[in-house]
Amino acid sequence: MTTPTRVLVLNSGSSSVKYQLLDMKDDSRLAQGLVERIGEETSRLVHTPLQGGGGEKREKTGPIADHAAALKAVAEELAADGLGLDSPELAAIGHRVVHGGLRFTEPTVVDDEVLAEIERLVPVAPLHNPANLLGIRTAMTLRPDLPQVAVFDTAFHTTMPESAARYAIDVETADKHRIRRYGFHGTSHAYVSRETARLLGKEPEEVNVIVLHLGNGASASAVRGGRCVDTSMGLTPLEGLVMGTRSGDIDPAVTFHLKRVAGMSADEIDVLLNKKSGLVGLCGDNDMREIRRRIDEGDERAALAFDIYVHRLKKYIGAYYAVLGRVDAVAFTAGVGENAAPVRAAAIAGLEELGLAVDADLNSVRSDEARIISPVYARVAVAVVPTDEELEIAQQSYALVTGKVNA
Ligand SMILES: Nc1ncnc2c1ncn2[C@@H]1O[C@H](COP(=O)(O)OP(=O)(O)O)[C@@H](O)[C@H]1O
Ligand SMILES: CC(=O)OP(=O)(O)O
Ligand SMILES: [Mg+2]
Repeated sequence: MTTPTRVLVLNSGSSSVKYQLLDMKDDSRLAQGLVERIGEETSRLVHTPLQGGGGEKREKTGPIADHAAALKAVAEELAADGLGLDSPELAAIGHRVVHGGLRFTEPTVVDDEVLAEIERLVPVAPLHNPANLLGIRTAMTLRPDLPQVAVFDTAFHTTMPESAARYAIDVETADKHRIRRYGFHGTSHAYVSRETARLLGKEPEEVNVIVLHLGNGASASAVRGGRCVDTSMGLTPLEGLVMGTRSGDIDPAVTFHLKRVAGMSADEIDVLLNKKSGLVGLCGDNDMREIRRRIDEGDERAALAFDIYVHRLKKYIGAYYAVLGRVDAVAFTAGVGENAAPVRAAAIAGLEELGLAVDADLNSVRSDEARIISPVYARVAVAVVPTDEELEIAQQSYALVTGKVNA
């Protein structure tokens, strides 16, 4: 009998599922894909076979009602490539779970009790944990015999000191309701900070890195010697940087004001700040490509949205520089961080006194490889380091179920 060496990774977002099937013998990808606009009439599944040189990308559109239906559609695509979920070569299914609270500091094999705890955390990750739960439950019905591993976004941040994790509010109230900074995107911050050390030819223990994860959701973290010491997201993924649809930092009194003066309910304010704010609230678009296109056409609202986004980013770079004291690298990652050269240039502009600079030619290079974009004379490296949450989740899941890092 062959030992199973494959891991299916599911990254369920509020309206999408990204997935990858990996073989841990060599960390190779056998297939990957995405289901988006789940719950709408125009759901879309894009599946790319990758084994043996890869095959044609397949695309399907049509209504996919929920995450359970999405996963079943994914299972069919995999089966069509001879990679079905019934394969004896599958060792585990790894799931990204956004909120793990204080309890989950490590990858965890899911059982009923773990499911109940993830469910209890829904109020503090309302966009994410319900989708994660549905993904896990569906995977369990498809392969009840297989370990389902939850890898938590919050886990990497549990090393933060109390001084960074606690809000300055009444201690009893905070403790009773478990109100504190948890931080998210931890799998990405962990992976990228390690890869940045590797890019510098150093061990993670030797370097201090500011990681800027700029996707649709966005967060910054300060990583000292491989351990997170501060991060910009808080109790929920709403705090911190300006995001695609989320406000990031605002005066908390804005919420009382909206309730008392504008007559909005808590749910309405939640939707406003999580879904109708950030870049989309500022200029109607949440995609940085579209915003750059509008700026090139002279659109002032888009230009202001860009400036607000970059201003917040620059503030966090300064703040985490101060928190760390000494910085070896600033690493840009995720959709915006990896692709939007103007964001990187603008966020670093004017920070020469801090030893930070971006070389315009290096910054304009397009590549999937980790690379340094600061000039050789700069004291601090500025880097673009593509994140790979799926590989990290697969490795952690495989290590947990087999006790081995690689097959
Ligand atoms: N070529 C590009 N130039 C500028 N921004 C881009 C580019 N490609 C992707 N993005 C940005 O990346 C975002 C998605 O990032 P991603 O990390 O995939 O997000 P998430 O995982 O949160 O869905 C898009 O909304 C868009 O703003
Ligand atoms: C936690 C979070 O914000 O995740 P995402 O960027 O996938 O929305
Ligand atoms: Mg992401």
